[in-house]
Amino acid sequence: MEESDLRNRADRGESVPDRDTRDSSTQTDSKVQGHGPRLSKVNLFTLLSLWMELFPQEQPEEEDHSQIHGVGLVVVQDSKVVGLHCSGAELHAGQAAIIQHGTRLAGCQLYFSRRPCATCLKMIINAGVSQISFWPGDPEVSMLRSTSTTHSNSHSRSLPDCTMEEATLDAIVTERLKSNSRPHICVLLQPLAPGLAQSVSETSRECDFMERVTDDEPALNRIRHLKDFSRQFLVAPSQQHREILTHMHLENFCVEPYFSNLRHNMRELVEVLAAVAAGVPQRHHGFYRLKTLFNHLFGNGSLHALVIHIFYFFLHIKLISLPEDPKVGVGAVIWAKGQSPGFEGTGGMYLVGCGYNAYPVGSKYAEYPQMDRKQEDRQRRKYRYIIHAEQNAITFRSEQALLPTMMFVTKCPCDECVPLIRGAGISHIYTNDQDRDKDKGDISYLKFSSLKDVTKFIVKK
Ligand SMILES: Nc1ccn([C@@H]2O[C@H](COP(=O)(O)OP(=O)(O)OP(=O)(O)O)[C@@H](O)[C@H]2O)c(=O)n1
Repeated sequence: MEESDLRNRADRGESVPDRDTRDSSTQTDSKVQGHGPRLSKVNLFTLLSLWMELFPQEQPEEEDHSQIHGVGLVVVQDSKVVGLHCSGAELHAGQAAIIQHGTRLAGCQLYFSRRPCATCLKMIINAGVSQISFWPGDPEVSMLRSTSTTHSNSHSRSLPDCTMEEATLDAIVTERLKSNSRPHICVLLQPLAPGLAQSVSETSRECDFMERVTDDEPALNRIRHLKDFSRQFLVAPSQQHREILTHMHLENFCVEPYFSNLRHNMRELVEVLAAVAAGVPQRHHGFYRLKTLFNHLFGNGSLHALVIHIFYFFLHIKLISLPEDPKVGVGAVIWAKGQSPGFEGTGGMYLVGCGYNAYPVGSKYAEYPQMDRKQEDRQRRKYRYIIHAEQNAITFRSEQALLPTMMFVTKCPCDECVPLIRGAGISHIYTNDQDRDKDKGDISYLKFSSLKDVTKFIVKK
């Protein structure tokens, strides 16, 4: 592709395959010793948005003949996830984000599982977001006509022609909003590193914690999820997909080889999603079942399973291309109970913060010591440099949440983190007992057992 073409496309706010990928990707070189291929942040956020689209609804909805798809949304600020939303019974994901974040959306990047409808788009543009990216499948106002493409678990049903008119109108309005707005509105899928999907699957099997909570056979599960997710997120007939992309004014993607590349990237990401989902013990669950939320908060199996969904992404945190602990990946997620139960389809629960263990923000690969305690030179050991998952989650949490808040962490909190957890007012903690009560010299796990005033849920090793 000519340089001038690339520039024109970029000026029009459209994704430029390959070049966009190179510019915005921070994918680590997979040849670096000791590291597998990494998932780029763009792809991770896109996957999270698809994941959020599957978030259970507050109540099983009545048969809905509208053409509105449920949408998942991830709000990112300075490379950090600051909000996870999905469409609920009353509000679209974009509207829920406006309600929750308001003007704090200014400067954020939003990742949608579908192109948002005009109503949401105008509000989020108005809030001053810096970038909106969406999955280039069937948009929020569905363009699918055929009864044979009815999506399971989706709000979309076969559409009478009048609703197609609405969809077309919505497409025109969103395109105009897109062209007139300052935020960059685009498709940002990036190719995966070779073998990444496989690596995710293997990692999930090797993980002690997940092996203990899942009874299902991951390989079978994976195929089942792959079928479900493909039905949900991919437009199977290529001709229909071209038509949809054209309606979304993404006609540049309709020409070869971009069309094939796009579909290939989409399929690969759905495969990653299926591989991750294969480790999750149950799929149909959610906050909405927690009628006695305060009494049973975080003691309910369905809630646990739900949080595992989110948490599971952070188990694979080492897939993100940032400098991190060379040996162990730990993820922590903090959820809180909001004031308006059910308002956004997440039963009033919302993401307060998340973090993973990494060298300090801004540090470069291998800038700090990387040895572990089995290596001799103590001065060159990593322990004094790494910010722990809980420390990052607490430091960068989006707001001082009202109690109760729950922390989900993939490794028993160490003695450095226990006082922080208490001080931050975490009321419930879900973790495993890996290394619990151990003193490993450079790092010890002795304080957690005596941590008081925090309800603990511990998966035994
Ligand atoms: N609650 C915790 C516990 C540990 N870590 C991370 O895990 C590392 C320590 O892991 P650990 O398994 O205790 O030590 P290693 O030397 O990495 O492995 P091992 O001694 O088990 O071989 C810390 O540096 C930190 O990166 C964390 O983020 N949060």
